[in-house]
Amino acid sequence: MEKLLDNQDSLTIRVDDLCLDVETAAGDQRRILHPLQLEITESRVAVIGSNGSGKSTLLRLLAGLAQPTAGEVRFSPTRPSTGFIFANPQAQLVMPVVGEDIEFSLRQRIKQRAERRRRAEEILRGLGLADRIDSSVYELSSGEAQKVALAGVLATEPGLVLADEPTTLLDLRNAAEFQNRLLDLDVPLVVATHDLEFAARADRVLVFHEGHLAFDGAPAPAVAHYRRLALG
Ligand SMILES: Nc1ncnc2c1ncn2[C@@H]1O[C@H](COP(=O)(O)OP(=O)(O)OP(=O)(O)O)[C@@H](O)[C@H]1O
Repeated sequence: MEKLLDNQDSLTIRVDDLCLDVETAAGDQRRILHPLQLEITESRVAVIGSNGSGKSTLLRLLAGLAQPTAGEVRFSPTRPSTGFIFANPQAQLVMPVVGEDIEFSLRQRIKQRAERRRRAEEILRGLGLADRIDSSVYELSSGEAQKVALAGVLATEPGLVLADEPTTLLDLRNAAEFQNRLLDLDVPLVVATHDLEFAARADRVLVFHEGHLAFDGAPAPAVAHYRRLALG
């Protein structure tokens, strides 16, 4: 498969005593992420756990989309630009036409319009979407839309990709293809997923349970740990 990005510098993510409290509707404080220590150097990390266990919370904190109550996330050598992929790709397509959407993501890096179009074509071709450049984003299937969302993320040349249940809306074939694309990126990936086969292909798996990190290690024991937690 064609390599889409080339990330030479290895990234280290250090999470120090990170925790997050939220205010409930009743006005009480509720801790949704308990103090967390982590050092991530692996390039493919999966985050698994039951609904409400804290997976998205961790991703949002890593992305800087939420501010921790305490603790911090540090990146070495520097904080990378981060691309975020959501479960529902339509939530992140901002322009009505596929090519325009990718060009929008390129506007900071490439000032010349013709050059933006050329790069958009190149990125879409790399994802097998060359023939969709002039399509309306509203007529895409979920599988195509998720690939366009990925194209938009790749256009920003991220140093880290965070994906929150990116294959939830995809059928078996599209999910498998999209997973391959994510795992094939030359950029570190942290992905929250309920797909345990996908998680099993990561270098390291974090299992969350009720806002705590319940297991951290290789995929096979991590998945077994999660099964015990979830199914008893
Ligand atoms: N801003 C918020 N205010 C109040 N509660 C929140 C907020 N964000 C998350 N929560 C709660 O924190 C808990 C963890 O949520 P989170 O979205 O991280 O879970 P998750 O593991 O990603 O779940 P899922 O698998 O369902 O996506 C949930 O109980 C959720 O309702």
